[in-house]
Amino acid sequence: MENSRPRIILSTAISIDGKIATKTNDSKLSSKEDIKRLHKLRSKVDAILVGKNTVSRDDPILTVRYAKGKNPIRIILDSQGTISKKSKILQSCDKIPTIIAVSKKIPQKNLEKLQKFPIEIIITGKDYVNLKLLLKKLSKKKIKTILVEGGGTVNWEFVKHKLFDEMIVTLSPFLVGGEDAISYVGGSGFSKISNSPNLRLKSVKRLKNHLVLHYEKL
Ligand SMILES: NC(=O)C1=CN([C@@H]2O[C@H](COP(=O)(O)OP(=O)(O)OC[C@H]3O[C@@H](n4cnc5c(N)ncnc54)[C@H](O)[C@@H]3O)[C@@H](O)[C@H]2O)C=CC1
Ligand SMILES: Nc1nc(O)c(N)c(N[C@@H]2O[C@H](COP(=O)(O)O)[C@@H](O)[C@H]2O)n1
Repeated sequence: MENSRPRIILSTAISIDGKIATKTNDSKLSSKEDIKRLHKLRSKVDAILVGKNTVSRDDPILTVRYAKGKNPIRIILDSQGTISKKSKILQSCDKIPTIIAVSKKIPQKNLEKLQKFPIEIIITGKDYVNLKLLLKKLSKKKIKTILVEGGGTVNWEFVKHKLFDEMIVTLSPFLVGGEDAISYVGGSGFSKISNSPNLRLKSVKRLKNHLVLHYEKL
């Protein structure tokens, strides 16, 4: 398995209480210095992957802007193909290679909408994108490293299946609170701590009031 999938790095900024966005979806947790660090990292990977909700809530473009280097391929997990035509991702897909991963359950009209854009559509999974199969397909396309930039549901899928190698968490000096605010890792969660992947803390970097924690999965 290890060689048949790309190297996966999970990367997120979290508040001290483990949230990645407020209940109204404000996710601006990183400082300028941390964003620069993130963009340098983006320039070194083959692809960036995010979930559909992150696209609909943040409208990201997922490019390298605050560092030198190439833009990675963008990969969006969007089982039903509901990404907006007006999203920055689709509006810029003629310039930046983009893959939308959908499931077999995608409604025909959504598939036809996507087919009008110069993107690659990868279909895996019955109702939900099958991550293991998707990663196999991406590996065959010579994608060797993927930076997973959230959100919480996507993070859970990678954590649950232990499909990652490194994890970079920026601990930002904020308290968000709220039952409805999105946590770093969502989904149904593990019942026991012993089910968690084992992580080794490789480094801690201080960027003024932010701490960048770099873990590797054992
Ligand atoms: N602070 C930070 O660094 C970041 C914060 N965010 C925040 O996270 C929030 C979005 O997180 P979530 O609502 O949890 O959604 P998400 O961004 O994780 O997207 C989840 C959706 O992706 C689709 N999907 C398809 N196949 C999937 C699969 N195999 N595994 C997982 N998802 C799959 C599904 O439609 C699912 O509902 C936003 O508010 C955003 O601002 C997102 C990224 C980074
Ligand atoms: N590392 C990090 N820190 C934050 O504070 C964030 N809000 C995010 N979000 C991720 O970056 C995407 C935005 O990227 P662009 O500026 O549009 O290139 C956002 O959608 C999240 O995936 N990350």
